[in-house]
Amino acid sequence: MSKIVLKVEGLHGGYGDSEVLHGVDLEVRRGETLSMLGLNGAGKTTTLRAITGLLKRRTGSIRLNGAELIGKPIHSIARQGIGYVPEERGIFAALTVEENLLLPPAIAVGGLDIKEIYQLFPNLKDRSRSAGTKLSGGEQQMLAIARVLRTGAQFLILDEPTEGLAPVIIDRIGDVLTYLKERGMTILLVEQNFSFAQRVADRFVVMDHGVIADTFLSSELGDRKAALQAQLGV
Ligand SMILES: Nc1ncnc2c1ncn2[C@@H]1O[C@H](COP(=O)(O)OP(=O)(O)OP(=O)(O)O)[C@@H](O)[C@H]1O
Repeated sequence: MSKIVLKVEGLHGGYGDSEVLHGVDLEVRRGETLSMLGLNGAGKTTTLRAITGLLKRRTGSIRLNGAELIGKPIHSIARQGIGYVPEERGIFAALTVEENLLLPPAIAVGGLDIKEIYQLFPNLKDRSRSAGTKLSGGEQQMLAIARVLRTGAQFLILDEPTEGLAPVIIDRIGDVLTYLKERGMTILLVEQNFSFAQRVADRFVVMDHGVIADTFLSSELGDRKAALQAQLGV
């Protein structure tokens, strides 16, 4: 069995007085793509924010390549090789595409250089001098993914990367994730688009009321699809 990159155990956390995560247990193995499903409000984004350190109130254990993250400051977490692409994408509107790409510092060897990034995302090359504000939703999503690939992160965390995008762009993002999987990248994503998730994921977990309620292999999705669609309303 391949090595465990991320192991989350008994993770609790929330905002103010409201407890959102009630003991999340989760693991992601090296080279695996794990997709997280769940109803709106189940705690998926909060789990990703807890892993990346953006959620301040969290207890339990989050080990990345064996090292405990709880209690560590957020900048040291980024340096440990997590590339986080949040739902809101975080593109700097006043900067050009290329400036956005060059902004995050490299944290490890093995990142893509600008030439490789433009080969993977030719439309970003065409738009390299455009301001962040001028980009379509699909271009912003591609830029947000491209930006973390430069850093050398080998573990990507993506929050709903296809949300609100046209089918042709979703296909393109699927091509990119397939390419990254082939390069050995480990990926954790939250995704409600079943056909996209089935294309890229090796395994699924279902989050419900702040815990992981179920886990199954991608090959089992076909048999479970109808029940899950009814459960999740997608
Ligand atoms: N910044 C915040 N302050 C207070 N409560 C929050 C905050 N962000 C999320 N919540 C609450 O935490 C709960 C879980 O939200 P979360 O965003 O993790 O759910 P989700 O499973 O990602 O769903 P969605 O698909 O709607 O994003 C919800 O009840 C939400 O209202």
